[in-house]
Amino acid sequence: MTTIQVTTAAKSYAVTIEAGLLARVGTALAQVWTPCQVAVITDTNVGPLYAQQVRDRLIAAGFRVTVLTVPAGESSKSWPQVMRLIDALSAAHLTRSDGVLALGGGVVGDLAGFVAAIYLRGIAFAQVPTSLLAQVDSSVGGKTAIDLPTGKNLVGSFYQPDVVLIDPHTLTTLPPRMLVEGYGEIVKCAALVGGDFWALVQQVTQPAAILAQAAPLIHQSIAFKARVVMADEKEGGQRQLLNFGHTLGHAVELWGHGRYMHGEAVAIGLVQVARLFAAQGMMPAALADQLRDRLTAVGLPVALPADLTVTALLAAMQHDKKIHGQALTWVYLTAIGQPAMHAVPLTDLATWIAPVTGPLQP
Ligand SMILES: NC(=O)c1ccc[n+]([C@@H]2O[C@H](COP(=O)([O-])OP(=O)(O)OC[C@H]3O[C@@H](n4cnc5c(N)ncnc54)[C@H](O)[C@@H]3O)[C@@H](O)[C@H]2O)c1
Ligand SMILES: O=C(O)C(=O)C[C@@H](O)[C@H](O)[C@H](O)COP(=O)(O)O
Ligand SMILES: [Zn+2]
Repeated sequence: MTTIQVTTAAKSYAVTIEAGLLARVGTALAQVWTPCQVAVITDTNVGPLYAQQVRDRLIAAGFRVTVLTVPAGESSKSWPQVMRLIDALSAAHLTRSDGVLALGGGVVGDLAGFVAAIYLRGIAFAQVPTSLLAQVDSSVGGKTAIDLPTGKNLVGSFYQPDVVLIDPHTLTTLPPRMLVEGYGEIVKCAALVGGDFWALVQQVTQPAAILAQAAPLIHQSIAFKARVVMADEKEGGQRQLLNFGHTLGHAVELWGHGRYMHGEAVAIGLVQVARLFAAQGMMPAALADQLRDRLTAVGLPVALPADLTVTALLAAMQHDKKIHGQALTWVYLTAIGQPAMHAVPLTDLATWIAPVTGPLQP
């Protein structure tokens, strides 16, 4: 069992990583919440696997429980699901003494966190992430959001959880594609950090190694993310580094309408941004190859889809939250473990990305 403490201006909370933790989720939650009503928000894949166990353990620890289920998938990060959940919380008479527990992947965590943030102007929130991506990234740091047709995560809040309970055993039921996509965010973190973390991902030469190394990979990723979030909770500066690979990645994910999972789109974004900066002479070309090798070793995609057009890509980038004034800030590396940022005027964007979009249709 390991615990990482995250302290921000808003809150100080523990992230506990422990195999089998789900079996004592009730007593673990009772250490931070007094007995109350808990709305467990889950999805149609995770609910049938884990909701009953979580419900029983919470009831045994003195909580009253309502389970609310949303359809699995990115399309649930939407206004209709927010409204449905808010109505359900109200119908169940949740008060400001009660709480929301997210049981699922990043979709459930982002959605449930947003609902917890706005219901009654904010009620208690706990994260029990069950996908690799959620265990290494989305459950920590307080970004909650839903999507708009114009862009990913365009409506949301910074709303830190009271506790994050990570049970790596839940990864044993995760379909292989979902395990691999979560690894995209791990490579992002390891490339930003370098050192022992980068050495660890170099040992992952096939998908099976992700599960075998899950505990240290989760620990390294969360320890890094916690440091960044504690230094810059609201993304005024260095938190933008966590968006490495996301400018192109979010655009590809949005354009694909479900074709790519988040971590897959990030993998494409990481390699393509590296190629972009290498073409500008700002990043060694070998770094792009190193990222490509780490990602393709587990079968992640790294190429821009051939049917993506330059016009569509540019359109999908227009709502990136790293646009300040008339410029878009890109994250890149000068070496493994040496991240940097570079602002490009929006008027120059089409020319700027031409080195990687050249083969695409206009
Ligand atoms: N808030 C943040 O800081 C942050 C960080 C990274 C990503 N995100 C967001 O997270 C989302 C992606 O999260 P994700 O990749 O976890 O997707 P997801 O939540 O859709 O989960 C992936 C799939 O795995 C299933 N699943 C989850 N856990 C399972 C388990 N233990 N066993 C069987 N099936 C399981 C889900 O039902 C789903 O079908 C995106 O919306 C992305 O924007 C947010
Ligand atoms: O926590 C962060 O900060 C991140 O940027 C982590 C990202 O991996 C994650 O995809 C996040 O949701 C992106 O946020 P956004 O602000 O670019 O929508
Ligand atoms: Zn991400």
